[in-house]
Amino acid sequence: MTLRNLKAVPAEESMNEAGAICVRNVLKRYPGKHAVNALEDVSLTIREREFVSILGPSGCGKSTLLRIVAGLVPHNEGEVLVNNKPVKGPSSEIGVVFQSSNMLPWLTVEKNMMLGAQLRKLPAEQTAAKVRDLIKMLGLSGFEQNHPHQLSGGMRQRASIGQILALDPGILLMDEPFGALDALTRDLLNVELLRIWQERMQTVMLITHSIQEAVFLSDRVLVMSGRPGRILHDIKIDLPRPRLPENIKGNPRYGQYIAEISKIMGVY
Ligand SMILES: Nc1ncnc2c1ncn2[C@@H]1O[C@H](COP(=O)(O)OP(=O)(O)OP(=O)(O)O)[C@@H](O)[C@H]1O
Repeated sequence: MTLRNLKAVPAEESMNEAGAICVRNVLKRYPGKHAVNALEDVSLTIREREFVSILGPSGCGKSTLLRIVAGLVPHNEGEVLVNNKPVKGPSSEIGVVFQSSNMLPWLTVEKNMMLGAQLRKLPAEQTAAKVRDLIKMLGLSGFEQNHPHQLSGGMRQRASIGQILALDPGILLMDEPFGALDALTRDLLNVELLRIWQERMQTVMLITHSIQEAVFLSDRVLVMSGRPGRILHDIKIDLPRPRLPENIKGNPRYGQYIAEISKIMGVY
């Protein structure tokens, strides 16, 4: 296979079908003395159950884009649809995981994971059973009664993901969820994230700075330009699933995708 076969296609080509997330011609301007256009003419579609990562230089508007899709930040022009409905604010269909943990320090892991469902007045017994399963699935058994400061960074991030998964969102938006972790923990959590995704098959939009992480995890990788951010490349990652480090990292295509994306982004 040559690099030309890697199917880096212009972003607009993926726009012809409905998706779980549809962003069309979005412009975002932050007003004020130092007004900036963070995003200009951004369009993308993420299909149901697809895992899509977004890469781009620092300050190109990746977090802004994620917050717009999450309904946390308004956009100025264009259209943002989630499950074919315009985004008007945060929604229970979407879960958001940020780089730093969302957990309340005075609550235990278990109580933190129950909290969102309690606030939404979901049935307590059902939530408790779900949280028990998630604790097991996320390797947190034995730490249910610990407080966040009694966990390692990786465990805190796993528990934060658990908090969101306890609400069963169909769409998961993740903004550098493993950015603050060491490389080894990050690799382990990538494998766990894939396992969870393969079991639950949510639609995922992941913002990351790591080309390796994006290629390992994703069905597609979108590459943004510098600010004002636009989607410049839409690269289909044609690697077999289920993906495990031992059957992916030695695959020559994995290395080729990384080389191709590094070249596009001007990092070698
Ligand atoms: N609340 C805000 N008010 C004003 N400007 C903002 C605000 N948030 C972001 N910006 C600006 O918008 C641009 C895009 O920021 P954003 O955080 O979305 O980029 P990013 O690609 O996520 O950056 P990084 O990779 O460094 O985290 C930057 O120039 C930033 O300074």
